[in-house]
Amino acid sequence: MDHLGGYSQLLSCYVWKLKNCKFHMCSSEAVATIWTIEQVHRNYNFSMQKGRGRTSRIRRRKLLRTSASGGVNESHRSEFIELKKWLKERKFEDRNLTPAYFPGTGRGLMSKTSLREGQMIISLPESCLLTTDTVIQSYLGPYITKWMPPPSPLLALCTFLVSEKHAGDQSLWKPYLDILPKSYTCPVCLEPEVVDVLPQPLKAKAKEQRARVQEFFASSRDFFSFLQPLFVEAIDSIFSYSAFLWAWCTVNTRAVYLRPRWRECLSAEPDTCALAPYLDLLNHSPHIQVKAAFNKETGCYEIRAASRCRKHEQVFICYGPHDNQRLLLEYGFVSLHNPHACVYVSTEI
Ligand SMILES: C[S@@+](CC[C@H](N)C(=O)[O-])C[C@H]1O[C@@H](n2cnc3c(N)ncnc32)[C@H](O)[C@@H]1O
Repeated sequence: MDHLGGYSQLLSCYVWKLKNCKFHMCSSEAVATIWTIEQVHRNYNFSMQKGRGRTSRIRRRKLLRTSASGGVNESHRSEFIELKKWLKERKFEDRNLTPAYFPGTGRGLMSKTSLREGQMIISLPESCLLTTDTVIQSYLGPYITKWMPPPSPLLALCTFLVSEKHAGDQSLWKPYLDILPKSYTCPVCLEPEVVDVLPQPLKAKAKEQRARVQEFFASSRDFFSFLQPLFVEAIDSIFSYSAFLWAWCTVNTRAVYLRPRWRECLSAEPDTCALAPYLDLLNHSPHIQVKAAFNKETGCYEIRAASRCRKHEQVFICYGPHDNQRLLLEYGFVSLHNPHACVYVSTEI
C-alpha cells in the first residue's frame, strides 16, 4: 500500500502539472513531464516485483547505483539478449556499452566502464549493417533490377523493412526488427487535428512532410504490386500506408550516413543511408561531438568518444546542429537546453 500510495501521489502530481501548466509549459517541458511520468511508472513496476532475499538486495543496490547516474540497465530483457546473440554471430561484441532506460531521453546506451577521449566506443562490422546492398542481394534483388524506372535507394530500404517485418519469425533480421520502435512520435505520424494545434511555421513544415510521404507511398504502389509473386497475402494488406510510414520513420530517425554509392539498378538519388543495429540505440546530445564514419580499412562503422565519459553515464552522439523544430520533424523529439534552438516567426508577424 505504501508503494501504491507514493506512486499514485507522485503520478497525480505530475499529471496535475501537465493539466494545469499546459498553457505555461513549452513543448519540451511537457515532453519532459510525460517522460517523468513514464519513469515513475517503470520504477513502481520494478519495486513491486522485488523479492526479499539476498540476491534481490544486491540487485536493488546495483539498480540504485545505476539509477544514481540516471539509467536503468535493460540488458536482461529478452529482446536485447537475442540481439546480442545475433550480433555475436555477425562478429560484433560490445564491451563498453549496455542498453539502458534513462529519464528524459528514454532508451539509450550506458557506459559499462569509464571511456577516455578518443577511445573507440563502437566498431560495428559491415555484416551487421542494413544497406541497399543487403536489399539487392536479397529475394527482392531480381524485382528491383527489373523495375523501371529504377526505385530510389530509400524505397528499396523501406520495401525491405516492410517485407521483413511481415516475415516475422522467418526473418533473418528478426532480433533487430524486434527492438525497433512500434510507432514514432514524428509529426508525420500525428493525427491532422493534432498537427493543427502546432505553431504556424512548424504546422506548415509538418503538413509539407506528410504530403511528401503520402506522395512517395502513392507513387510506389505499382512497384509494390509488382512484388505480389513473393507473397501469399494480398500486397495491399502488407504494403499498407501505416506499414510504409513505420518503415519510412525507421530509416529517417535511425539511419547513419555512408558515403554516396551508385548502383545501376537504383535511381540517381544519393544512396547514403544504412541502418546500424545496436549503434542506433545511441541518443542525441547537442553538446557532444563524436567521430563517426565507416572505416574502409577495418570494414566497420566506427564511433569514437570525443570527450571522456564516466562509468554508468549515458553515451550520446550528435545527430547534427539541429534546432528543436528540425529535431521534432525529423526525429520526433526536442532537446532541452538546445544551443541551436531558435524561434521561427511567420512573415505576417
Ligand atoms: C537513433 S534512435 C536512438 C535510440 C532510441 N531512443 C531507441 O530507443 O531506439 C533516435 C530516436 O531516439 C529518440 N531520441 C534520441 N535522442 C533523444 C533525446 N536527446 N531526447 C529524447 N529522445 C531522443 C528519438 O525518438 C529519436 O527518434
